[in-house]
Amino acid sequence: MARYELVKRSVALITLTNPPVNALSSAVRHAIAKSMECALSDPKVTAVVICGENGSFCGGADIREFAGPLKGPPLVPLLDAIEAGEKPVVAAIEGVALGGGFELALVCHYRIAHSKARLGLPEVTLGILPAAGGTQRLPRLIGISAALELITTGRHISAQEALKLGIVDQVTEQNACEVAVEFALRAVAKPLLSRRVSMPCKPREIRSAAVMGIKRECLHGHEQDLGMVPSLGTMGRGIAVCLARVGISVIAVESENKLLETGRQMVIGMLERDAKRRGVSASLNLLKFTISLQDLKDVNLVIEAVFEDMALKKRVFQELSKVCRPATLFCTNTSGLDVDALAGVTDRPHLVVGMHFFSPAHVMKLLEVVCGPRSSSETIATAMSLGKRMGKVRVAVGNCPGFVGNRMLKPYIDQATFLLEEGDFGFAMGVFRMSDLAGLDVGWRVWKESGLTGSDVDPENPPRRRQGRRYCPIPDMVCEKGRFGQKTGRGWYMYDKRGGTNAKPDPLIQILLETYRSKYGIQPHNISNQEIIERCLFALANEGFRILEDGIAARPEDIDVIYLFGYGFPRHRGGPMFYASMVGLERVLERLEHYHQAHPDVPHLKPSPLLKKLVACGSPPVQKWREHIKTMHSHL
Ligand SMILES: CCCCCC/C=C/CC(=O)SCCNC(=O)CCNC(=O)[C@H](O)C(C)(C)COP(=O)(O)OP(=O)(O)OC[C@H]1O[C@@H](n2cnc3c(N)ncnc32)[C@H](O)[C@@H]1OP(=O)(O)O
Repeated sequence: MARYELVKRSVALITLTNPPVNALSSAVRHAIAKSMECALSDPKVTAVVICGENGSFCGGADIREFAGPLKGPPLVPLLDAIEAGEKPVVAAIEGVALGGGFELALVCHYRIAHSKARLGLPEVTLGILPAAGGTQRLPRLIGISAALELITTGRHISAQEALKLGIVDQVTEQNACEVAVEFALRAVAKPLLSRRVSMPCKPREIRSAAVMGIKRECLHGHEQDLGMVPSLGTMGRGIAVCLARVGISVIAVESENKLLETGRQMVIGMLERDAKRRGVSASLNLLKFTISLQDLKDVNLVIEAVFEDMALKKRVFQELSKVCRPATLFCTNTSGLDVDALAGVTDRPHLVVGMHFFSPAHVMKLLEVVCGPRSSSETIATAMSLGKRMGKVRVAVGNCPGFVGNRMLKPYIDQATFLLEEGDFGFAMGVFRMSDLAGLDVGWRVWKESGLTGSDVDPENPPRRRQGRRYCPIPDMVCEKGRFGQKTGRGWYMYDKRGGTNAKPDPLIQILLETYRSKYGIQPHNISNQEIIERCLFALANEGFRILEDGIAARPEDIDVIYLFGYGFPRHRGGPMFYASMVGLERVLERLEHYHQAHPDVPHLKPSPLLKKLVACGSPPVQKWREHIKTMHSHL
């Protein structure tokens, strides 16, 4: 009822042999149990592959036994034991994996499917529900709504759909069993914890953390000697305070004694004020300040908060890989850089995750936890749990430039800038105040890096167009004058001093605009409040739809949480996605089509396919949108 053999000298191959579809008869269950015992106890065996004879994995319960009394070993403990085993088990799925057969595949640590295979839980069609763990494991693997749909319809899905949903790890045109054996050999050294679908991934307990920052001014120094330049900047200070006030020991890294003392005083001052406000004593004994990276050798976790520069961050991570214990988690506080590229320079890509704090980090509630493709479930769970302990509102997001919040900001700011170019300066200035607060140089640097502006770009050839689309150079012109926002006392507005918050309109900006418009022959016209709101907010929501399509956010509610807690979106509007649904998706679509027709060189105004699809499906409420999204990120 199951054949057991050793292949490639170290892989136990268990072949179910119960024609015609290798259903789980009592004899088959018995044979699987025996074979697994052999495989797990034999020191020669390093991995296991389970497959079915004659091109069929397993058709589920053996319907020929339905009439008689239940006999043989129960299935659930057998499946639990396979999943809990310490050797990787790979399911090689050819033909069908249905009902109990699918549940058998779900307890394997990896699943390889032949391109013609079909998978499903057809129990409802027999008037029963999956009862061997499928109702628990499948939602954990692919999310509740997708799992519910499969469980309640009993629908068979193709191997390709299973791959998209994250049920199988690989689809092959070749012999699935042979592919699975090779796969199993490669899986031998990999950790199994995150592959056990039923076991919720436990976050690690973090007792000690290090926070390291590097000031921009130290960039040049850093090129010679990393150990000499770390410096506790604004973000680093805020993060250190967040950690210490919830009882985590913190080592804050500085570059030199003078900076160390300044940073120390600032962090202690912040903690003391915070403790006074909360009527508790400040946990100063948890803090250690150092200029030596060697002091980080025993910490559980490092939060790197250096200047937003990929090359610099890479060097920091390379250095940390040498200093820290192999199990130490590495978190990067970045507002949009590629977390996976950073993971790639370390000796532990699965232990690297993004933690995007918002400034000031000890005040702002939002934390984007950025899941790289190689971040392990345990790493993500630890970052989420640490964020919770720090009192943050956490949202797990995918890895793409700008993640969710800042990626959506681009079309929003673009629209505001185009409106500035086209029309009257007197409209609501939320975007420009915010940019002044965040620092105009941040976006300027990103645009330079992406080749949109800079000394290599000819601004007149063609004017006001870059990379095939409309471009407004006014923000560059503001930056070129050294106006970086509040921190320089000048930006889109003028402030009474550097770092001041009292924004006043600046006649110089008005002159700059007038000169610019006359140079390019732009006739300013009045722009209605409605157009301003529609172009800015609908472009923002439109990018949100694209983010959902790309699987960068798991649900529209996550995008709304990010905008409410990180970007000051008005609470009573519920967030950009909820706002779009309140306005009415048909209306949003119709207005975006209208504006895109008027501005065909602005791709962000082109309605996203998901928005069109939702409208075509009758504009379902926000909580139903997920059902219309094909791509699901299995991590989120
Ligand atoms: C402690 C108790 C253990 C419980 C185990 C856990 C419980 C789980 C619950 C379930 O698994 S419920 C789901 C049970 N499985 C099914 O409902 C699948 C039903 N079968 C099909 O959908 C189709 O047969 C198929 C597998 C998709 C193949 O379709 P195809 O059109 O290619 O061929 P058929 O002519 O339909 O079938 C060929 C042949 O196979 C026999 N057969 C199919 N399924 C089973 C089965 N589960 N058990 C035994 N035999 C099965 C079918 O009767 C045909 O046989 P025949 O002799 O050629 O007529």
